[in-house]
Amino acid sequence: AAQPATPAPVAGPKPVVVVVATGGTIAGAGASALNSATYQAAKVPVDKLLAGLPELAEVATVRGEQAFQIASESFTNDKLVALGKRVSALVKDPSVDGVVVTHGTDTLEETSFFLNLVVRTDKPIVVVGSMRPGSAMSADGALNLYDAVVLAASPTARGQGVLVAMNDDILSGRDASKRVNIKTSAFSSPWGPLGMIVEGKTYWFRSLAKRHTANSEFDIDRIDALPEVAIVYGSGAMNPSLYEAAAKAGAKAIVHAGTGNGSVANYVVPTLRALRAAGTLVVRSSRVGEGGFVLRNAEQPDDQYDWVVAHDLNPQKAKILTAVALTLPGLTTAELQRIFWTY
Ligand SMILES: NC(=O)CC[C@H](N)C(=O)O
Repeated sequence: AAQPATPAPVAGPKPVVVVVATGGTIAGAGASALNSATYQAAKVPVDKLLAGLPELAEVATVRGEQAFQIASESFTNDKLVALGKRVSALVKDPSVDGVVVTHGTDTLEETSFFLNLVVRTDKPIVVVGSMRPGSAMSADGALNLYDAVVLAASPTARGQGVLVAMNDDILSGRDASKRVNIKTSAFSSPWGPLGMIVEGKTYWFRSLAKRHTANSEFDIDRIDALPEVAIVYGSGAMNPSLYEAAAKAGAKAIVHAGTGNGSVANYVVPTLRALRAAGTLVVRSSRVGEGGFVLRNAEQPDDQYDWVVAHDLNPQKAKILTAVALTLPGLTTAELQRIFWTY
């Protein structure tokens, strides 16, 4: 079969974009075009993904790197740190204008927030995935990847923090979250998208108001490991021993994915107070799907109990921020709370 025609390159030097591939559905393959949900993630190498998109040559000089080939639920702290260090090295290279990270969608929101916190740069970093493998009908990966390269190559994306390109939207890596599965509209933010990418052009409407990237106090070049932080999911009829088990297993902090405003059952409160007294940090977040909003001393007396609130960050985002904050020596609850208001 004939290869698709590569459009004639536009004159002048193109921005250089490096695509760091980690796996996920965007590198997935199914048995038939009907397999939009039943397929294997992390199969197609990055060079093959790029070769399938000759349109990229119009936008940037693109090269690929295979960091991992995994489904994103299998990301560990060590892999996160290794990825952060690699992205940091790439953005320090004066010949690189932007970086794209291809990623499974299940924990894309953790990685995008992590990079947003720890990579000290103004250069665009764009995290992208897909909901259908390239082998499926109406696969979304090709356009998502094209959009991600457009964004990473665009001077308009400089200084905007780590971005997520999904389903035509430009989202902030801080608060983009997978809030629907199966559907190609999987990602959104409680605060809306920052803009859109349409036919290779970026359209911006807002900026992130929180500290990020170049303006962050965290730096992946000074982080070699992340401490253990556990999430305990709140519901009716909780078992308090789950929190104790998390601490026993080595969690330095416990994120309580609380009901409503991060509420804590009356029979769980003594356990969390005892854990705090023994040194474990306690962070109240919310399990509310469309975005929780947990305020200090609302529902629980945080000042009295020496607990922290996650404000608008969902439990998995709160886990990342707490782990990064814990890399600061002698982190106090007051410091951690300041960090939650700031990032
Ligand atoms: N749509 C996806 O990318 C999900 C595939 C896989 N579970 C992952 O997160 O990598």
